[in-house]
Amino acid sequence: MSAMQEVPPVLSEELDIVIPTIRSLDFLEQWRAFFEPYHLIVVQDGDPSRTVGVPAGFDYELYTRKDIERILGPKASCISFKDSACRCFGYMVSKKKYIYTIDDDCFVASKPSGEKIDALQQHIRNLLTPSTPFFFNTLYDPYAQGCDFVRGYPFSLREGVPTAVSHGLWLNIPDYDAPTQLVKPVERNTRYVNAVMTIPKGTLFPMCGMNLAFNRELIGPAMYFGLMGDGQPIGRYDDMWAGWCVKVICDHLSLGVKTGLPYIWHSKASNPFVNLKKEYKGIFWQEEIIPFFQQVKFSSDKLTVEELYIELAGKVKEGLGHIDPYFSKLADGMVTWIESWRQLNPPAAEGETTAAKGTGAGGKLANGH
Ligand SMILES: O=c1ccn([C@@H]2O[C@H](COP(=O)(O)OP(=O)(O)O[C@H]3OC[C@H](O)[C@H](O)[C@H]3O)[C@@H](O)[C@H]2O)c(=O)[nH]1
Ligand SMILES: [Mn+2]
Repeated sequence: MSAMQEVPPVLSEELDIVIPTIRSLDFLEQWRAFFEPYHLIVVQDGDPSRTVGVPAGFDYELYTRKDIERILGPKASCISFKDSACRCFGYMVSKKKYIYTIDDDCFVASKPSGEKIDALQQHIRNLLTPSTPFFFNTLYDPYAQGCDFVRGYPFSLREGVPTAVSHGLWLNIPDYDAPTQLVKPVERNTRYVNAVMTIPKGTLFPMCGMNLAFNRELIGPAMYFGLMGDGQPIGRYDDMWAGWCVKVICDHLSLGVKTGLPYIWHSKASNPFVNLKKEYKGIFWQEEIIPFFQQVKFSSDKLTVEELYIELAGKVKEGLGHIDPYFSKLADGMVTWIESWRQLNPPAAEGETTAAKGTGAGGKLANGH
């Protein structure tokens, strides 16, 4: 899409919306105008016998833990249970080029002008325009309407690189960690920053899965949200882990990661005490994890994301295994994830991995996969 194009295309045949839920999907009513043209992949966490209603009119497929175990068999061990990390199963079963994932407590936000924000449209714009990881444009997104490269920006770099990830932000409840939430229980994010930026090559970032879009064909196999929640010593680091793995692979492949617009309205503050229990090992482990990712170097003969991810799993086992046996388990989970990805996405496969397709009018659940 050229920078000049006003409205990005509706990619209803090329994009799936993945929603993890342990609550309800009532929030979709507010998104209907923006989401109804798209196919939803709902990953129902928690009790598989619970019926989660999908508002009428939405085209969807829904997977419970039982479905995941039926589809993946023993490899289902790599998909987390009782953590939003379960959402990555939706990335695996999708057959589309793009994924947008959103939490069930995220609603339509408004610009300062009062205009409702079509978050999906902005993500599509972000994904269809290039990124600039090698040289920072001080006027932010040069491909945005009414913007360009500033003086001194090398012309040899103005073509940019393909964008793999579009990381959106949140008004109202910010995605703070538990300690910050505890000391700032009433702080709300009211700042609407009208900018999209490419995260520079060589710089890591804390990827939040609440309002996130990515090019599944470019980076899908690296979007594993790890082993979190039930039976694991850590939680709420699912998206962080994925973000660190994705960024080092994007840097190696010269793919771009953008952050900024669009905003969604995050409505629920999860319990900071519960969050602290889930996060606390991550809070000190990450002081070793980050330097590990900062020094990751891939062998030059690895060209596909799947190969790079398997190589990274080996590095995780070697480089982080001393911290806690969990990291060896996580490294194994990373390999199982790729094996599962290959099982559901064989290179020559035609057609779709089908669940029972819901129509939203009381559509069937995914038991006909
Ligand atoms: O066991 C669970 C817990 C939650 N979910 C679903 O995941 C989404 C996020 O849940 P929630 O809104 O309660 O968590 P937050 O603290 O706001 O989320 C942040 O931290 C955790 C994740 O990384 C999340 O993306 C972050 O934004 C929501 O749809 C729940 O229904 C679940 O499936 N299983
Ligand atoms: Mn939330």
